Amino acid sequence: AVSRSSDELALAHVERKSATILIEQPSMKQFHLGMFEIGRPLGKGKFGRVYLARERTSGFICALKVLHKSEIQQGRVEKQVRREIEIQSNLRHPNILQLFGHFHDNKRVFLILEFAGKGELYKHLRKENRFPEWKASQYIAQMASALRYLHRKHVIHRDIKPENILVGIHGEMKVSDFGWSVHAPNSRRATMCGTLDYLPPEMLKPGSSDNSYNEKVDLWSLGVLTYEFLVGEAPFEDTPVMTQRRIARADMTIPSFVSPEARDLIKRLLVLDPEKRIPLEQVQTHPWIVKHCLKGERAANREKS
Ligand SMILES: CCc1cccc(CC)c1NC(=O)n1cc2c(c1)/C(=N\C(=O)c1ccc(N3CCN(C)CC3)cc1)N=N2
Repeated sequence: AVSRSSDELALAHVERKSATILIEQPSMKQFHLGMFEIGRPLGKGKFGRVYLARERTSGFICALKVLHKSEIQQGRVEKQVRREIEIQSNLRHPNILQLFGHFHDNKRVFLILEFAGKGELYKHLRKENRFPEWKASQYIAQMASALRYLHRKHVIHRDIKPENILVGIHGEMKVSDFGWSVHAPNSRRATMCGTLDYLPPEMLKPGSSDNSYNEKVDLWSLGVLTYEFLVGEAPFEDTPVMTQRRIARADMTIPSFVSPEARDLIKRLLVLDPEKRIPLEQVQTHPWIVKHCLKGERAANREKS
């Protein structure tokens, strides 16, 4: 009972804060469930389900993510949900899934999210096994653009992996699930669950004296993502103990079918010392990225091929 009331208070606090924002920005409205026609379920995660939805008056298509307060409480993820709302609602970038608003009733919290028409990236990756270099390069260029935007706002995503990336109707990357993002610099307190594959070495050693880290953690994850797009599996994939050991040594082998340019970028991102990782500006001008980025006529040719 106590936690529920504190949870109610907490959400009321969020509501009040966003209410003040709403009042300041007359364009933002108070949302409620009756405003939406709910369509087919799009997916479900550990803490929620997402449905296709249409806002009745405007006909605007969106994705409605429903989180049950009881599950949020049990999973002790109120902080993450609040952070997801706070951070994601202030972000505007073509490769970041937009959060348009949120509301709650006595049992559930609702997030009004941008609809990503081509669904979950990891399903495309599993189906195609691995992406051709031109496609992987475009995806990584979009990810670098999204991360540059986040880092300029001192936001660290901390959980970049295929499962947290959606694909827009035009095949573009949409970074989502900011439940683990924080403002830099930061030292992690909440326990992590899920795959270790994407964790940078500096996040593996909580015992180390200075366990604060900065946005360079996303550069490591970008390197792991590049590898997985091209190879079809993560570079340090192994048993949990071995994965940690291999991450700590940056112990990976890059198959010979990976081009020399791609290999060069992966090796410049998967560097143990965070300060020595290639900065995002240099990712965007790296030969492997530039060589595949679409220019007018080449885009047209690719369309024909
Ligand atoms: C609650 C679900 C969840 C839990 C945790 C993390 C995340 C982010 C990835 C999510 N999803 C989330 O927040 N999501 C926010 C979203 C969203 C998910 C989404 N679209 C889809 O999930 C989707 C799935 C399949 C699809 N089709 C598959 C079959 N194809 C032939 C046609 C296209 C088309 C769209 N749009 N905004």
